Amino acid sequence: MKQVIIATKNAGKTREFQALLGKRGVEVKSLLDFPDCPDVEETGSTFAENAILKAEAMARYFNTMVIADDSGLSIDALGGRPGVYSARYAGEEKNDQKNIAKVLSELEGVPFAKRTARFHCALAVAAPGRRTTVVEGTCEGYITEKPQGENGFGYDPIFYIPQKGKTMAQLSAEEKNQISHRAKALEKLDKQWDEIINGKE
Ligand SMILES: O=c1nc[nH]c2c1ncn2[C@H]1C[C@H](O)[C@@H](COP(=O)(O)OP(=O)(O)OP(=O)(O)O)O1
Ligand SMILES: [Mg+2]
Repeated sequence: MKQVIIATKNAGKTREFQALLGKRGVEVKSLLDFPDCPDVEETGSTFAENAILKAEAMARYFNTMVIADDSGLSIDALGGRPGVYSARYAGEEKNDQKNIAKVLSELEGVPFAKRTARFHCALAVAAPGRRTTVVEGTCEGYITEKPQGENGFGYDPIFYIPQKGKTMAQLSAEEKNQISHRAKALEKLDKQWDEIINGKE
């Protein structure tokens, strides 16, 4: 089976890539399989820039093709925050519960209709000696008033999807993988999948 390294230390993302790429006949390794690999600073101002930074640094480190995911939540009533700062919104320790609590307190008093938000996912594919490619996907929803559901990761418990009548964390992994920003970004790689995996230009 073909293998791909996803340049992430996030266990939730890793699980989703294993399912999403497993369907495509690709086995996923993540940086959790390589505990000694360095951290890459996310200094970009967009998801795409950060995905490129992570993918290119890890393609150099491993001297092979890697895919990086930079993603996050953009809330209209907060001017697009937490955005690229989603992971560390409530502090360097990257705590999902604290991030959720901070968002909910900032949205206190904002009525449901004005709690519109979207998840973004930028995927960068980098390999030594090749042009890096980037694709992006989004998923629209509303921020709830309290967390609901146990599945998924990150901000899933407060992200309500009207078409499903549920939060992202109340969806099964399969359901999330049909509609998520990550799934939509990956679909845009489908046409190039063969050349990505086989390293052809
Ligand atoms: O499907 C999702 N469902 C809920 N929350 C999500 C999702 N996708 C991204 N998120 C949140 C989690 C984290 O707060 C931030 C990602 O930050 P981001 O820098 O891309 O990832 P990270 O630091 O956890 O791992 P890494 O950089 O090693 O890939 O957005
Ligand atoms: Mg990160």
